[in-house]
Amino acid sequence: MSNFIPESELIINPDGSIYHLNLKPEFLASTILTVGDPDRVAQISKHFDEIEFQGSKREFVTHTGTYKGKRLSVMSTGMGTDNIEIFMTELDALVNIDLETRQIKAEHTPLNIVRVGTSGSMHRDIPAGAMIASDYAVGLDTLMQYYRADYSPQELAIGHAVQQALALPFRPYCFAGSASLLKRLQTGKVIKGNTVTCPGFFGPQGREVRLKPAIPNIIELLASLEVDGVRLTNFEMETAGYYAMGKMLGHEVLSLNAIVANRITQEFVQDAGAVVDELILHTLDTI
Ligand SMILES: O=P(O)(O)O[C@H]1O[C@H](CO)[C@@H](O)[C@H]1O
Ligand SMILES: O=c1cc[nH]c(=O)[nH]1
Repeated sequence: MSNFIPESELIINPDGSIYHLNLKPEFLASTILTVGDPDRVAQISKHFDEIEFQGSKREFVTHTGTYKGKRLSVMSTGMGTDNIEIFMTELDALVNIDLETRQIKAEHTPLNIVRVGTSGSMHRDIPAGAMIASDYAVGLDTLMQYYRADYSPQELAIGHAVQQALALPFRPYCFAGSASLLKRLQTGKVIKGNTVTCPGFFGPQGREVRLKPAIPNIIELLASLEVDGVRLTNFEMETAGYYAMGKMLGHEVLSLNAIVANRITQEFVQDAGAVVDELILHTLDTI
């Protein structure tokens, strides 16, 4: 019983569902589309042939059904990598832990997880309205100060370069997404990019409203970096958390983002819903 997980460490609700996601294993498909905004779940599932399950708790809304005969789940996560840590751990537990015996299953089940998000571009040549699939993601948050992980030399080099450029007191973590999902989904108008995941929308992305950001030129510093041909392209708030948790837990994860803001030209798309819809249909049809 060495891999028994106690009640306080992995919490199961009285009905047998997992604590925050409020799901039982049978409610989940093995391919999951994820969104930050709970309202975006229905924006995706409205395209389904049928919806077999709907549930929610806090910001975690789940719809499971079929699209053109393929079983899919769509789930919302809310904003930030702290939510992604909970989301990925509980999602993984639903397939890789026997919730009754509280033992890790002998056989590992990998999931396909595709984020369909929104993001801001840090380059003039990536306009509002573009769509990006993230090859690498760099986390400026401190989530990975609390986990041990293996990094490739390229991932370490990118993290190190970002630390130097921003003069940070810690090395930002960097991970690649799923090569197989990238190959499948980075087609048509979707361009390949490398995403910077920030622990906030305003100061950490260099926005000034009433407070002065500590690194006011963060966009220029990051946009001008290039490490072995890798150029950083866009800001958002979850992708690096997904890539880190996905790699550590053994799942295929890809982040797709609709660019709603261009931080150089200071434009915001006229109709963010339409750009997100285009990315949703691309994802449903290519997954
Ligand atoms: O549109 P979503 O998926 O929420 O993603 C982006 O939008 C939110 C900020 O407006 C952050 O969560 C950021 O990552
Ligand atoms: O600029 C942006 C746009 C969407 N989401 C972000 O986190 N930043």
